[in-house]
Amino acid sequence: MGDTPQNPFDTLQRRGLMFILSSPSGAGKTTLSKMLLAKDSEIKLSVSATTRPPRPGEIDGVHYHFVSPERFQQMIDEDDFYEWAEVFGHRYGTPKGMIRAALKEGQDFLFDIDWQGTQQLYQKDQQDVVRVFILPPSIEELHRRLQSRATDSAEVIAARMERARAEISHWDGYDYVIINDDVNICFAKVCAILEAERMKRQRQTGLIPFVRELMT
Ligand SMILES: Nc1ncnc2c1ncn2[C@@H]1O[C@H](COP(=O)(O)OP(=O)(O)OP(=O)(O)O)[C@@H](O)[C@H]1O
Ligand SMILES: Nc1nc2c(ncn2[C@@H]2O[C@H](COP(=O)(O)O)[C@@H](O)[C@H]2O)c(=O)[nH]1
Repeated sequence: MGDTPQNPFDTLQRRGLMFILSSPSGAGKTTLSKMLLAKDSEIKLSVSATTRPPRPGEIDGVHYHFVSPERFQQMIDEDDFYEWAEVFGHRYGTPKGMIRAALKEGQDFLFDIDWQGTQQLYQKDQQDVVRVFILPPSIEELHRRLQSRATDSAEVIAARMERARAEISHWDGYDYVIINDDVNICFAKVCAILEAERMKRQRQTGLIPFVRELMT
């Protein structure tokens, strides 16, 4: 697809990170994503397209691109997605348009996507993808959070709880696993991971001119 990652030693411009936050529904990744976007101006949200209807307060183009099932299918047919998956009976996908060029220019992106999307992105780009899985402190607490959020019907909450077990079974497909008990402590851990990943040697060498000069 023309997005083969470059060896950072061969370029002065590192590619952006694809920083993925996944979790069972209700564990808190949207909360953590908002905190991260508010704190760190170096990372942008990858805005997904979805066929799910907006929740109260959700803005088209900000939280999601809300599209019809027909439009979503057209985007699949036109190869517009990095990845897409069906979740809770709706389709969700990461459009290439906004992020492809920006990643190449070194912009970091935050992805709030499920395990299926995480696997697809990782298969395409192992070098730039960082996979973080957020767990609730317990299944009972997950249920309580979904109820207290008050955005979903009892049936939808039951379906999300049912699916949570399957999602948690994919926890070993992630680089980092954090329990979101105290949200501020969890957020500090998310920030620490992001900073550490940015400082990895293979993401830095091309950026430090005097080190590069010494090596040539
Ligand atoms: N550490 C925490 N302690 C208590 N409540 C929390 C914590 N983190 C998040 N919450 C609350 O739990 C609810 C679910 O959080 P959030 O919407 O961020 O979950 P999510 O993982 O993004 O879910 P979904 O996948 O359905 O979008 C929200 O009401 C949020 O305020
Ligand atoms: N594979 C993808 N999963 C996505 C994407 N955007 C969101 N999601 C995941 O869907 C569920 C449900 O989200 P909700 O907003 O309806 O609660 C959640 O796990 C999201 O992470 C995407 O583009 N691709």
